[in-house]
Amino acid sequence: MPPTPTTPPPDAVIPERHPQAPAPGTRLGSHYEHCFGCGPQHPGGLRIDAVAGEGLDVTAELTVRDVHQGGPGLAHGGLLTTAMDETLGTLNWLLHAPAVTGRLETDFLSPVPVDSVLHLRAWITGVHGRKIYSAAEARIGGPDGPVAVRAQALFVQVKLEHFTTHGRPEDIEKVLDDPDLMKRARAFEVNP
Ligand SMILES: CCCCC/C=C\C/C=C\C/C=C\C/C=C\CCCC(=O)SCCNC(=O)CCNC(=O)[C@H](O)C(C)(C)COP(=O)(O)OP(=O)(O)OC[C@H]1O[C@@H](n2cnc3c(N)ncnc32)[C@H](O)[C@@H]1OP(=O)(O)O
Repeated sequence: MPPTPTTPPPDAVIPERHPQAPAPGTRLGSHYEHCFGCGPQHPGGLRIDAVAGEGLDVTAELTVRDVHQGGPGLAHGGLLTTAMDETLGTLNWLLHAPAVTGRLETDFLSPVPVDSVLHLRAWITGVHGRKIYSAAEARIGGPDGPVAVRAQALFVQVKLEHFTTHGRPEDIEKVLDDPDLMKRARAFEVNP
């Protein structure tokens, strides 16, 4: 595949896992309870709960449901892209670096029927300054099943002020008033 903006440059590095990264096998949980991708309070969200891998990688599972349809009985492509985005985003926990998606490229290799269990995996492919390069795949039929969706991403590291500056004020205030959530958010910046 030709290089794209999500291909790490030759001088990108593969960093160490952050010393305080969650141990391999740890469920990473949600970064924000109302997040469409992972929030447990979101009524129609995907509730992705990724598991930290041994290295700079994570795994997750998602069952495609009726409400995810695009074509009849088939998953919507945007929904699949969201699942990739969310899984890639959880790699933030392994670097302790809050980062947002700058670019996300998705290849849809085969249709995904409703009721399929997606076996998602994401891994870091390089870091260059604030730019975090990563890739992901979704397999169906099992963790070693055929790849149905593939993605490459460029996340850009941001300070927590990115959220406080740009988010709707009433939602930011609720987060700032929640000591548990702030502890979790700040954990990124304690030992950068
Ligand atoms: C206190 C409240 C806290 C509450 C939150 C709690 C916790 C949060 C913590 C962590 C989150 C954890 C997990 C998240 C998990 C999943 C969520 C899914 C992820 C998302 O769904 S997130 C939403 C969608 N996302 C956006 O909403 C981003 C909108 N956007 C921007 O906010 C800016 O656009 C930004 C910040 C991306 C860059 O802006 P910027 O001004 O900081 O930096 P700049 O523009 O200089 O880019 C720096 C270098 O990246 C290159 N670059 C940038 N964009 C590129 C592109 N598209 N293609 C190719 N290269 C690109 C430049 O070319 C330059 O490269 P170079 O350094 O080589 O020049």
